[in-house]
Amino acid sequence: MRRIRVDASSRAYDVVVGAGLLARLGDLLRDVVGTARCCVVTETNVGPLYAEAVEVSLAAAGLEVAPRITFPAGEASKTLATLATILGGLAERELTRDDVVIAVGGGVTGDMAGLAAALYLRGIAVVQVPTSLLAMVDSSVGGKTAVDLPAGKNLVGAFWQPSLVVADVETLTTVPNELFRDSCGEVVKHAVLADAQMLEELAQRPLTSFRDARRLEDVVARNVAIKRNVVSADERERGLRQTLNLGHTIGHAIEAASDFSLGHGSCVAAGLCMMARAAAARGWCAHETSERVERCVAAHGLPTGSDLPADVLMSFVAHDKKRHGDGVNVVVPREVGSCEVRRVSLSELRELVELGR
Ligand SMILES: NC(=O)c1ccc[n+]([C@@H]2O[C@H](COP(=O)([O-])OP(=O)(O)OC[C@H]3O[C@@H](n4cnc5c(N)ncnc54)[C@H](O)[C@@H]3O)[C@@H](O)[C@H]2O)c1
Ligand SMILES: O=C(O)C(=O)C[C@@H](O)[C@H](O)[C@H](O)COP(=O)(O)O
Ligand SMILES: [Zn+2]
Repeated sequence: MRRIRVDASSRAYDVVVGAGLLARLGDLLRDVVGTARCCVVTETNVGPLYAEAVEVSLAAAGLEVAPRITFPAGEASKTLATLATILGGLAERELTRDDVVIAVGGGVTGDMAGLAAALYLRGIAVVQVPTSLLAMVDSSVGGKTAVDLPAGKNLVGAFWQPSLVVADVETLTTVPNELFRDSCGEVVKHAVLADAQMLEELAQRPLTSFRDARRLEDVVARNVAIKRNVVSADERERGLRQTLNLGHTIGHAIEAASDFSLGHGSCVAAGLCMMARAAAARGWCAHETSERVERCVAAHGLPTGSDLPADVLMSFVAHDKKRHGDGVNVVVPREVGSCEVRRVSLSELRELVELGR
């Protein structure tokens, strides 16, 4: 079991990574929240698999468990309407400011339950129990919570740090191959941002082909440490944290333009390759850098680009949260393991999209 301390400016908390942790969740949580009442928020795929184990563990540790809240699985549920249902559920259960939301699921659950916790009674504690690889390496850490609007991804949200994150890698055994592959997009992103050695290891032994528990524990811990280093230095995305958006300016546009039929990690992978190729074409990084990125993405069977017309992508890019007037901050690789933020105009970004094809 590994414990990684995140020291965000609004809250410090542990991310605990290991195998068989669901059974220990109650004890881990009691140390953090005392005698709070807990309410599991989950979705229709993950709930039947893991919610009961979580609740049994909480009850065994002497914590009171409220009836769980379950919403339909998938990105299509990441809406204001589902958020309202979750908030109504918390009120119906009479949760108080001393109580805790337990988010059990992938990134969609974590983002929505986290936002509900941020809003309900102006903020109650949330514990993240991520069950997808993407949620373990990325979304459960750092406190970004959100729902989508028809205009684009994550357009309504809040920064709301969890009180604890418990990533039990044994839950990954039930993740279908295609969903596991999708999650790898964010792992490759972290490698390009901060760990050149990990990128080479991933390219040679893709996670999609070598998925044993010990390796997954190691990969999750390394990724959490990368993200921790960034969000501890810049919780509110004033500067350094923008680099975690590598691949997302184009990736989010692909995701929204394809009506969420492609997973988030796959869209990030495509956006990452497109931005790396464009950066190489501009001379901001070596061609060898973009080739190494693309090789690793392709080794995982993830898309290395998108055929969507530049006009369509640009209509969604307008909603990027890194936009300032006519400019957008884009994240580009300098070399593998090091990226930078560059302010470009919207018309220059359109050129980058074309160059990245
Ligand atoms: N807040 C952040 O910092 C952050 C970071 C990255 C991504 N995100 C968001 O996360 C979302 C993507 O996360 P995701 O890929 O986990 O999506 P998800 O929550 O929809 O999970 C993907 C699929 O896997 C299933 N699943 C999850 N765990 C499972 C398990 N253990 N066994 C079987 N099936 C399981 C889910 O039911 C779903 O069908 C996007 O909405 C994205 O915007 C947020
Ligand atoms: O934690 C961050 O910061 C990230 O940007 C991580 C991303 O992988 C994640 O998809 C995030 O939700 C995107 O944020 P957004 O602010 O662009 O919606
Ligand atoms: Zn992402």
